[in-house]
Amino acid sequence: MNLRALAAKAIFEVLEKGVSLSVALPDQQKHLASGKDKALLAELCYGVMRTLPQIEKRISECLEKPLKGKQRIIHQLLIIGCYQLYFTRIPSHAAISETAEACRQLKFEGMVKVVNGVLRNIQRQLSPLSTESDTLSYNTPAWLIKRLKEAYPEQWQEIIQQSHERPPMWLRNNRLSQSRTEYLAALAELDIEASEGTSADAILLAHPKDVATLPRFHDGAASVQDGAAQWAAMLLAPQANELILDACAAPGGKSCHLLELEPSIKLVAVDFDAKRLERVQQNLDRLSLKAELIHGDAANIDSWWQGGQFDRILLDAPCSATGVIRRHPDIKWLRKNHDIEELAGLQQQIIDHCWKWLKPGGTLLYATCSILPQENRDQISAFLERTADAKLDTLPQQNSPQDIGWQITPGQDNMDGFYYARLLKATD
Ligand SMILES: C[S@@+](CC[C@H](N)C(=O)[O-])C[C@H]1O[C@@H](n2cnc3c(N)ncnc32)[C@H](O)[C@@H]1O
Repeated sequence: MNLRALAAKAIFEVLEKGVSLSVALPDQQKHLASGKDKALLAELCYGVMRTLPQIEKRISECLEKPLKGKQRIIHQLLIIGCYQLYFTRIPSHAAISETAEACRQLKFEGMVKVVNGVLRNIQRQLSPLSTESDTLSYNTPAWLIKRLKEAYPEQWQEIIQQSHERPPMWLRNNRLSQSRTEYLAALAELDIEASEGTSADAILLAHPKDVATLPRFHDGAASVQDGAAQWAAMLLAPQANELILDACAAPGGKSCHLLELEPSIKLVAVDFDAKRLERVQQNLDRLSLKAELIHGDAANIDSWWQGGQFDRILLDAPCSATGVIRRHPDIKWLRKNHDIEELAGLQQQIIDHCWKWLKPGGTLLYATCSILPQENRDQISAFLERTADAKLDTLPQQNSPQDIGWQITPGQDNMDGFYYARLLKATD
């Protein structure tokens, strides 16, 4: 199967059907045998997502009229072709001939001439890509730029630049298996360069690695988890024998970390998405951990829980994921401006309901991988205003003691963008 044809199909799924790249890409990768080809397919798809507006603009300049209807797949193929010419070291003759061959494989024989013509035209000039608007300069949708400018008047350009970087790979040492120092030594023995992150189990790899090459990974010695996400379990700080709810648990990274920190807890891990919940079980199995998994709605705990209130609740809320664009650049094109208010409404419903299920004296940690105040600081300030028995616990990590919660921006200490607010419930 032609790799460019597979890339066009994956991009088509994302841009025309709204499927996330983390689903669309593996669907196409399975048609390739070699790891090298799979990596090239990923590089083309991720690269296109990072640079889309400029590439689309360049293509539109070369086409007499836009490709519509069934021909949209050829539009995606041209995107792949153009990306190769501008952003990869693939020799241009190979990029063009492979892309034309993909056009044949996609059964658009009649369009091969157009594909060849457009790509040759682009290759002859390779004129600088347009920067005539903010969207083109920053390869980011206008609505998101506007929101970032408002929230980070000094820092928005740096945030966008960081969101285009290739993210580092982080590991979470499994402290039940060995100490972090021991795992770092095991990595060093294999010449895998790594360093300690700021939270207690975090390890930052100097270069991403296939997990199969990491010491005893499949036996559960470590997990892949960004440094920012590893703060969740640390900040919730589970204590022996407590009853803990992970209200939005899938795929289970934070659930597993909670159990590694305090194996005596009774952990109830809930998610709305049954398919994603299966991944929580797989992660628990690899690490030989146990939790009660429930397919349910965190905004309607009464419908699936007959037990008592929880000592601690982790609410890793559904969010815009604007803090993790460097890992999932398709988010820029899948999310829409109006999603932010809708998500904020959903987060409000979930936090209010979870609060009722927290014991007096209990702790709720609210977390998102968003960098937008509507989902973070503003959400928590409104919650505190309407909730008499809630108090914000200042975190030592906060940028300033006056801040409402801890906002991590993308790239800060090499971490993803994330937000944490720790809330304490008054005792009766
Ligand atoms: C940010 S992800 C959670 C990541 C997870 N905590 C981890 O560390 O692996 C948010 C999750 O919330 C789930 N979700 C969305 N709405 C929900 C609801 N009303 N009740 C429970 N889970 C929900 C989504 O299916 C998604 O898996």
